[in-house]
Amino acid sequence: MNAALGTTLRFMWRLICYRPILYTANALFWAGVHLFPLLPGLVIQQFFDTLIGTASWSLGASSLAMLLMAIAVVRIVNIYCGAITDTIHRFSMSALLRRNMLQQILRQPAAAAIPCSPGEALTQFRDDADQAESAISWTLDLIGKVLFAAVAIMILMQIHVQITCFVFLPIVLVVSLTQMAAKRLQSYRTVSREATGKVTGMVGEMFDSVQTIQLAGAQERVINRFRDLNRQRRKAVLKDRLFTLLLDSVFSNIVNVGTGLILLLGATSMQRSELTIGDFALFVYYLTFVTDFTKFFGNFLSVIQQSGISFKRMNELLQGAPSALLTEHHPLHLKGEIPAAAESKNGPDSPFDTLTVSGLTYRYPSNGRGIEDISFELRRGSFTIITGRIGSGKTTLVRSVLGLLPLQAGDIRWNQELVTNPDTFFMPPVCSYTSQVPNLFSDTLLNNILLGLPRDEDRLDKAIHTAVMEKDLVSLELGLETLIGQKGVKLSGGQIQRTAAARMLIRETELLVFDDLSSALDVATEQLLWARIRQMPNKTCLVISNSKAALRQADHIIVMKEGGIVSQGKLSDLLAHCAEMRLLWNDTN
Ligand SMILES: Nc1ncnc2c1ncn2[C@@H]1O[C@H](COP(=O)(O)OP(=O)(O)OP(=O)(O)O)[C@@H](O)[C@H]1O
Repeated sequence: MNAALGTTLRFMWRLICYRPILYTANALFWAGVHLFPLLPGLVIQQFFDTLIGTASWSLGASSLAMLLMAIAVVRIVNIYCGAITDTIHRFSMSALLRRNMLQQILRQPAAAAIPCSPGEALTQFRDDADQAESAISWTLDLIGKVLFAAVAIMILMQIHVQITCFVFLPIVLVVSLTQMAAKRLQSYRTVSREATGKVTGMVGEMFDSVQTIQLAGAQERVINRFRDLNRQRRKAVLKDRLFTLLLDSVFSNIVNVGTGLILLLGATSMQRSELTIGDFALFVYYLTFVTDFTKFFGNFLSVIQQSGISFKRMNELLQGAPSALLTEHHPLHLKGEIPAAAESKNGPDSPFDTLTVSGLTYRYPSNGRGIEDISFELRRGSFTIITGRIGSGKTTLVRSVLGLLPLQAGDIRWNQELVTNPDTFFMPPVCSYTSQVPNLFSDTLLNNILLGLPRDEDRLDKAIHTAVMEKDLVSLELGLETLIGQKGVKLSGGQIQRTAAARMLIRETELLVFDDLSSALDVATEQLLWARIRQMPNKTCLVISNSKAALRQADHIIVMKEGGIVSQGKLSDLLAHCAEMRLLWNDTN
């Protein structure tokens, strides 16, 4: 067994162990579903033997119909129960995988939460988890089909060993070989799809560039190229079609070939009374199922292979955490009340006094850019601005302090105490933060501000007033109940930023961190906003901004350039001594 297959089977085993009783019940039901077809074969055998008077127990036409009906009813009930257990079982397994992936993502620093695009991550959540549950579900069918094939072969062997061996062995062999050849079909199909894609792509390009082709007098060359691509496509598609039809004809005719073989081999046995008509009927009846099993087995192997790829992809979302986390067993709370979320105990014991950042470094793994050796201190009630040119590292600095990017070097101290988990520490009630592009949701303005907090009129009014939103509420048709559309499309840029500010302010945190909050505000509104924020008692602000309205409010300014601090201090001192500050001041409004 190769290592990849071993890993896939281990993953599958851990998933199976997650709901062992459900899996066993499911296995029993599906074994029943697959074994039931043995009975109609035996009943039909008796019926034919009754007709020629060789039956061990006699079976008339009406008894036959009733027996077959009874078997069908029991099988339907069996399938119904199997479908219920299978659905619950499948859902539990994929839900566990999704839960574990989500937990791991939430444990990552927010700005580096997923290593791929959101679209790819969604595919891993949806398709890869589905693929994994399918693989487990297929193991149940495998058990049932193996049992059927084993029992059927045993019954047939007891009737006639030679016919069983001479008919079933070659058929199983042919179907297995055909199944293996189907792998080659996949490569033919890929080549044919690529060739077709190239042709349609070229048609599109030609239509887009008719004028250019004419102007360049390139008609001849373009048509030759088009013919060339079509020739390649014709060859690839022909191979694909021929091979597909060949395999289809093997699969669809194999049962007929088998029946013919049984007839040929059975004729002399029947003459010698070694084989009855009923036995012949039984052979033909079981033939389809055994052939079907062989085909199923080939498909099962490719499902396992695909599941291996899915597990690997889901593992990538764990970003280096032990792969066992993916299948770690946890309750899913699918029934009854959902338990309340545990209160996060991230609040410090003593009131805020200082935040000290020393030697903070973060380099983006993709390009080595970022910030290097940053140190500064925030005092309670101060208003500190980080300023600098585009790309100087302001956002990276703030994100590193707040734990949205992983700490690579340096330390962060709150009241001189080391903050070991900044990502969970810098949350309300300690800190609130608005990124450069605030995230608003397609809901009412009110719900976007509260974002889960209980409504408290006093706090709400204060937050709206400080965020300078009182006039907007009058102008919006439904005030706070206005639906703001996806990402707040129905609001202006300034309204989006002030909604995000109100959302922060209502949380009444010790520390407020704004990343370029005022970029869409007019000067008067911005001045009012900073003035109102400054009037809030004992609030400490860390603000990324280049605007004069903000800089004028600052007690302390940190000037950044190329990922480092070039100078820090009061505005008047910086304007006197720091060339970079003067440059920024002269460049901004
Ligand atoms: N996700 C990222 N991956 C790789 N490099 C990045 C990433 N984000 C930023 N950078 C690089 O890191 C450096 C600092 O970027 P950062 O966004 O912190 O600067 P900034 O001063 O906040 O810029 P702006 O004023 O445009 O917001 C830049 O060189 C930028 O190109």
